Amino acid sequence: MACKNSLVVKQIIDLYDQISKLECLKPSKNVDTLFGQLVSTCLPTDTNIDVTKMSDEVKDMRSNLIKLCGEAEGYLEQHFSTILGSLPEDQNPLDHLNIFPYYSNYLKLGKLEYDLLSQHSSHVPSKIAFVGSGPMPLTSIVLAKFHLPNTTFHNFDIDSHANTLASSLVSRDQDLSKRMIFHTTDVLNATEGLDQYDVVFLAALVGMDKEAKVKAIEHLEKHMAPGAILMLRSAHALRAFLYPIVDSSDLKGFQLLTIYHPTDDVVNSVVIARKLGGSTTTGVNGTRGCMFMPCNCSKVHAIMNNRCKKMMIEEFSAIE
Ligand SMILES: C[S@@+](CC[C@H](N)C(=O)[O-])C[C@H]1O[C@@H](n2cnc3c(N)ncnc32)[C@H](O)[C@@H]1O
Repeated sequence: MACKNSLVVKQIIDLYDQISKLECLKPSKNVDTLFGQLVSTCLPTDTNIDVTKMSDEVKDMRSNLIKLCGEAEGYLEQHFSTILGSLPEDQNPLDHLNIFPYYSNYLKLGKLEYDLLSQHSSHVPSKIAFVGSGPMPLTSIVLAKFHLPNTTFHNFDIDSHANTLASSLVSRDQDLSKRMIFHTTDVLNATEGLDQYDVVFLAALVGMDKEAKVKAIEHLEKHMAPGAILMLRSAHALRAFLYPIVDSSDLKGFQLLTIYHPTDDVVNSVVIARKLGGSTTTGVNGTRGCMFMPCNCSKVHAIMNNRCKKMMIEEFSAIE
């Protein structure tokens, strides 16, 4: 296994070397090919690779690669959102989302996140905030179109151009033009009103390194309503070369409910937590730490802790 692991890491390093030399990360045949190869190299989950235990050199490469992937993802969304937004007036861009190369991944990710949310929510959320929605706010669109027909989605993005493109994407849709609202702000400056959302999503690309991710989570913990759900995206195994990892220890002030690692072509892992302080969230023995609740999906690692010290780590097998 060690030999196989080192071979695949070498392949990723080779792809990084080629990607880091690219003049521009905007979609092109070469860029698309390299990132396509990178994603397929990182998809396998049958490895015991832990990126946090690699050499400093590989860790540095990973943090640069995550940033390059994020930049390329932004350009890809911008590219296709511009094409869709320039369709003839009688065409609804939302009827042509399948031109986006990763649209089917978002359909699967949206279904997965909806299913996990349903397992942990006692009611249908009336308002959801999506932080880091982008030029192609596909998560909000997929949830609004296929899973939550009566929910309003407030999409936050630091980039005003992303919001301009995203708004024109939904503007011709009778339904979503009324249920998709856009706010241009850095999440760290969003204070007012974050406590009005039943559910807050934090995009994988908000907080591209551990420090920035934790800062965003801490900010949300400060301003979300007690008992509200936080949905995050993480990464597992080789996929952690593409996206930042969210650990349970990053979720102070939250009750960790589920960590789900897909094994198909849905790249992101899904982390769902509930802000402490609501009626059902005092921990065992009254502790107010990051608490684990029984999971009923895939294997997860549960960390029970009393604020700073880990009391135990348990692995829960799936509860059917
Ligand atoms: C490319 S999108 C990916 C999300 C994807 N469209 C979805 O629907 O799941 C990620 C977005 O996060 C935004 N972003 C990054 N840091 C942010 C921050 N601190 N506050 C708000 N938005 C941020 C970027 O501008 C980018 O448009």
